[in-house]
Amino acid sequence: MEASSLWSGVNSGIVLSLMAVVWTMLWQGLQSLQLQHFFGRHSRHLSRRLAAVLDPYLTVTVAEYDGGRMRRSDAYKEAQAYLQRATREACGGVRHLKAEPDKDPDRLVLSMDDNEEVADEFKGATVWWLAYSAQPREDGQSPYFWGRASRTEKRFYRLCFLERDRDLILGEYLPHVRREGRAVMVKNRQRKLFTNISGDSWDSDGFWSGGSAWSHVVFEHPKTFATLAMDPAKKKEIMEDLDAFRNGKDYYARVGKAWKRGYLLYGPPGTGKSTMIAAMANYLDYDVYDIELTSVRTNTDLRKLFIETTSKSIIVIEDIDCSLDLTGKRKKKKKAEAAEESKDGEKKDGAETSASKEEERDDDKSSSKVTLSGVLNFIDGLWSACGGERIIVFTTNHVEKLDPALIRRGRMDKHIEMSYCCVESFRFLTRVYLDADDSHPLFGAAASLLREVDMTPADVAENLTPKGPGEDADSCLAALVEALQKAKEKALAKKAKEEAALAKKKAGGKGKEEAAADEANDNDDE
Ligand SMILES: Nc1ncnc2c1ncn2[C@@H]1O[C@H](COP(=O)(O)OP(=O)(O)OP(=O)(O)O)[C@@H](O)[C@H]1O
Ligand SMILES: [Mg+2]
Repeated sequence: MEASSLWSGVNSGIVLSLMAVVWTMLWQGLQSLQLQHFFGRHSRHLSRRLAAVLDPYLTVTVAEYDGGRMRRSDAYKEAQAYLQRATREACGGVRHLKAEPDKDPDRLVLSMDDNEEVADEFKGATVWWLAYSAQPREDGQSPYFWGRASRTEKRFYRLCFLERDRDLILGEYLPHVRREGRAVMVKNRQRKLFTNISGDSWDSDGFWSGGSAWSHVVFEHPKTFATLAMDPAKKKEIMEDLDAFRNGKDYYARVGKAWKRGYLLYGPPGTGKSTMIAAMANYLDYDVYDIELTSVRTNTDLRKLFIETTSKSIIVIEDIDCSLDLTGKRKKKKKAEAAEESKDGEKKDGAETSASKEEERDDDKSSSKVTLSGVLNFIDGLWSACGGERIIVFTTNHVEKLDPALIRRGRMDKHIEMSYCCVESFRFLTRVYLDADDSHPLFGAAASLLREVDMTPADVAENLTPKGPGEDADSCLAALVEALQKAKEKALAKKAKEEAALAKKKAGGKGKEEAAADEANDNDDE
């Protein structure tokens, strides 16, 4: 009995040793097959599941998109930012990481890849975060968004914790995650310049192909109000207006207005409209969303773009008169006129018929494009109130071409004329570009010429820019005076030509009148 128990003891010892050897070999083999990660992760899942048998755990899932995928959820972004830190601290445990460029050009921001899990501690409780994504369904029953199917992966974070920690996690930990996440986002924030010309949001089959409708680069424009030449009083007024907007959250809520403001910047090319937008963005520390309207397919897509913008941003549509087909009304009018004519019994010839077909085709084409009413709703419709703290800027060289509805107050609240270089702006540019002032002997000559001739700040700035090592304030101001003199001569020659043409026209008209009077006299004589 003793011997058999001894033997059984020896045997079980041998079996255990053999199992250990086999396990070690298997483990090393798995390691060499790079499967350790798989087992490592699953053993973690396993241990958590085992723990759950003793004390069940709960889960909270944070989806990347809420509200029917209209907008990335703030909670997801905050959790993502929070987990960047947790991932960095637990880097040894997380084997698959995603890297994005950091503010610091030598560093990368690391976050965990899909199906990775990271543990976090909070007031003695342990929680686990799992990142995962779900593939769209293959049966074509993908969820619909704005009437179109979605093919993109859906991304999630799942938080697991033990039931006994429920109150702590829901009541304290989750708010802590959101707060910390926001702080990380502010710390890592880089201002961005977004564009809608990514073309990868809707694929050729009309499927939502994923990602944002916007793509971006880091916004690094050097222009500030300190280097923008314009009438100082006007500049001050604009800066005060921006301050009032930025600090106006309570005011907008009190009067029941959406927290947004429209600016219309108009004036000839080179007068600083785009420069002003950069200065505004730098002053307010806002992101810029630059909409290329001609790349937006429908009003619905325009709305989607708006919804995906974040607060503290400037939404820009440059050269609005060129991007938008404001001729729709005129075409309709033409068609109505044509219909009227045909009612009157006027027979259309073949050419006219084909012309009207062409118009119809044009109208069909324009029906798939953004319309004026789409833009009006975009700026001032119900959706425009989503979010808040947004500035919308339109620029144009031809303010007179714009539909009054587009630029009425409430849509474009502040109209700013960017005009030719005045003496004040010239004084400013001379100081900034040449570190010179009114006392320079050529300043007076250039200033008096600027009172007579229209020259854009862009042209003045170009003349004041030293082009080589030998150039200084004297040579630059001399070049400017010469350019202004040439511009003056050109303007005088043009004026003389126009006057001559007008005089000729008048003379021609007078000749005709005289001939008509003579003819009448002749008739009377008869
Ligand atoms: N008021 C200004 N102060 C300082 N620089 C200016 C000013 N206006 C124009 N510039 C300079 O001229 C260049 C052209 O200006 P900008 O692109 O802002 O003109 P714009 O009004 O937007 O022209 P466009 O109507 O053709 O788009 C810029 O590089 C800028 O540095
Ligand atoms: Mg411009």
